This record gives sequence, C-alpha cells and structure tokens, in this order.
Amino acid sequence: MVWTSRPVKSLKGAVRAPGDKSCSHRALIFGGLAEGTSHFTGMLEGDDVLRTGAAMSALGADVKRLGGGAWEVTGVGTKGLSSPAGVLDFGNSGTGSRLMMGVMAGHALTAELTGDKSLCSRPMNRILTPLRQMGLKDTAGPDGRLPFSLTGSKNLQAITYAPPQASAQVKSAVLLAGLSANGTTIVEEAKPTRDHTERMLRGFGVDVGVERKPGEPTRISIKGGQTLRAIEAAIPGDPSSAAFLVAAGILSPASDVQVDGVMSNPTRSGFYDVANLMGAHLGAEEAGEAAGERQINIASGYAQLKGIHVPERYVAAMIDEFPILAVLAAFAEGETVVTGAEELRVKESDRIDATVAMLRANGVEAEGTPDGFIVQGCAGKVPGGGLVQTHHDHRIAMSALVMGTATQNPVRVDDISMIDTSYPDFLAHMATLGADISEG
Ligand SMILES: O=C(O)C1=C[C@@H](OP(=O)(O)O)[C@@H](O)[C@H](O)C1
Ligand SMILES: C=C(OP(=O)(O)O)C(=O)O
Repeated sequence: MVWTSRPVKSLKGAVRAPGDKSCSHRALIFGGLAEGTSHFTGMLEGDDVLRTGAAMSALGADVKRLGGGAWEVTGVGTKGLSSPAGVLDFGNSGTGSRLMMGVMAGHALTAELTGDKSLCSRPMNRILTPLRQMGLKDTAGPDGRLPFSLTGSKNLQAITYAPPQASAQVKSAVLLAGLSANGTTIVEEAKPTRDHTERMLRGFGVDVGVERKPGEPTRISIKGGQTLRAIEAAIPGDPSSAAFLVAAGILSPASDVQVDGVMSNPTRSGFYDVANLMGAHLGAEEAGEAAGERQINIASGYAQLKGIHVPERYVAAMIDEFPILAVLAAFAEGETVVTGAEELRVKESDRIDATVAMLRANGVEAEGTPDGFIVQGCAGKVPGGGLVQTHHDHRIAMSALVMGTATQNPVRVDDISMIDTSYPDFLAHMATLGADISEG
C-alpha cells in the first residue's frame, strides 16, 4: 500500500521518544535469565521486541505484557531455558535472533529458528563461527542463512574472540554464551559499538570486565556461571527513532520540535554529533537517568546544513541512522561523503543501495560506494516527486516520509507496514508535529 508525505511549512510540538529497541530486547532476555521477577516500564512494543518476548516465553521464561509499555518477566536462571515446542520466528529482527543464539548456545536445548525474507537473507556465520568454537551445534548451510536449528550445551568452553566486524550483536552473542560457559570469555573489540549488553548485565548484578588501553582493542570479559538478579527498570528513549523527528525539525522552515527522554550514550550519539558538525543547532536539556543511561530532551529547529566527509570514528555510533543522515545530506549545501560503513550492506536491506535509490528517485544526485555513499546536496531545494522502494526496511520508509515533509513535491513510499518493527507510534508522532502523511 503506497503512502504519501507532503511538504509542510513548519513542524511544531513535543513528543516522548519511544523505548529503546536495543535495551528492550535485552530487558526481556536478561529478565528471562534472571532469578526472580523483573518489572520494566517504557518498553518498545515494536514487532522485533515482541518476537524476542515470544521466544523467551517459548523457551520457558514467564513473560507478561501488562500494557502501556509495562512488562513483568520471571526468569528461569542462567541455564534454565528448555527446548521450545514450535519454531522460533524472529520476524525482521537481527538483534533478537542473534542475541538469542548466544543465549541458547549455553543451554541443553534444541530449537529451530527462522525469520522473514529479509532476516533469512542476512549473514549469521558471524555469530555461528564463534559459537561453534564454544561448542554450539547447528544445521546451517555454508552460507549461514536462516532457517536452521541449533543445539546448545551446558558445557560451552570460554573463548577469546575478536569479531572481524564492528558489531554489538556479535559482541553480545559471544558474551551471552560466555555467561554460561566454563571459564572467562573475552571479546576484543577494535572499534567501540553500543554497550547496552555490558551496562545492563551489570544492572542485573553480573560482573563484566572492560579493559581499555590506548591504541589497543577494548577487552570485554565475562566469567561463566554468574547469576542474574531480577531488577526494576525504566527503559530509556530510543536515539535511533528520535533521529527521524529531530531530522524533520532541522529540515522544516520555522520548525520547533522537541523530543523528550532520549538516551544519551556516546556509543549511540553519532547522528547527533554529525548533524551538529553539518550546522544543526540541537538543544539538549538533562532529563534524568533510566536503566543506568543518561537521558536528554532534544530541541530541534531549522538549520541550513553543509555537506561533510563524515569522520569514520562516528560510524558505529550512528550505524542505523545513515538513511536519515543521507536525507539531511540531500538538503545540505555541498557534498557529503560516507566511508567505512560497509556494514550497511547487511542490514534489513542493502542500505547503501536503498538509500542511494531513495535519493535518486527524488531528484538528488547520489552514488553508492563499496563502504558508503556520496550525496550532492541541493541546498534546501530537493525536488521530491518520487516513489521510494523500501525493500521492507523500516528505516528507509521513515527516512523517505521525513524527506517528503520538506521536498518541493510529495514523496511516495511503496509500503510502510514494517515501521511497526521499531517505531509503531511513528505516524502518530509525525502527525502531532503537523506532518501531512496519508495512505494513497
Ligand atoms: O545490538 C544491537 O541492539 C544492535 C546492533 C546493531 O547491529 P550490528 O551489531 O549488526 O551492527 C544495530 O544495527 C541494530 O539495530 C541493533
Ligand atoms: C539494523 C537494525 O535492526 P536489526 O539488526 O535488529 O534487525 C535496525 O533497527 O536498523
């Protein structure tokens, strides 16, 4: 079903950021491994997270959705999960499927895993390779694509592993397997990635070592056999979802957009840092802590941006924000160059190709490179008028709809149903700000 976003003169208003997707997955997983009953509020209730909850429940945890973002999870203890009766379907979610593989590796269980078309085309060898070294058995073919089944073991061996990719999902899967392995598992991380697994595990009482030395990979260690203790926590707001609203504020003349309760964590703040480097003037006001994370209220208003070469040190901290950054680049003056972001090719879609095609369909000169893209900015005047193919990728769909609020002509999108995977309130929040987005 095609949806259209039409240009508006201004966007104004305040909305609360939805619960962070990464933290919501982890809350359900860790709550299900803990001893006792955990309570969470402010959870994201997108399809990706719901599927992680369903998987934990099928494996034996008691997972209750109480309504309005509140959840109650009674855990089974670190080695207490058991084989599910049916297939575990992770839908569109790389995070849910990959973190759960790490968890299941350390349990005496067999499970069949699958996902939607997009997830079944994403690489899983990055997870299977280290987990097999630890003792996991699986039926995956050489290409390592879902569906396959895996059989875990209560006797995993700890390893020291240096992931070849900058990936929090790989790091987390290995650490979670390490939680029930014999010995101390160490992940050597060359480039910092989001650290929610480390932080949140500590909140559950797990000892996670982090050793940083200048010029060397960070060594993150976890001793097997530790117990998680149930917690009460509020989930912080999602900076990746908030980025769409903040970008809409920057693009729209005479706008005044506020997004409240956004997690501010240096491993997630790349988009905001880069937007400021391009000339945005984002306001930040302290908004207290949630689950050990700082939160801020972000104020966003119109700015004429300048293209830049995005410094590669920001890439991991804004990995999901490149499609919306490309929209900012389209409105900027001059060229924007992204390098070092080859991981974009293995997300829900090939986000380099999908992003470039989204811009070109709307009259913007852009080209893909093996590890990024180059955008020629239109200095505020983006033609629009195109039909964007989302390739079932939520971040492409939301980026295109935000772009359409400020183009010369409406922007159409082939399908928006998958936005529910990460941001079910997106359309409602955009409507609150005054966007003109409708079906047809
Ligand atoms: O650990 C996580 O919660 C995530 C890690 C990132 O993936 P990679 O680990 O593949 O970079 C990110 O793209 C994803 O949206 C969420
Ligand atoms: C890449 C993403 O998620 P996942 O890997 O969990 O599917 C995303 O949300 O942009």
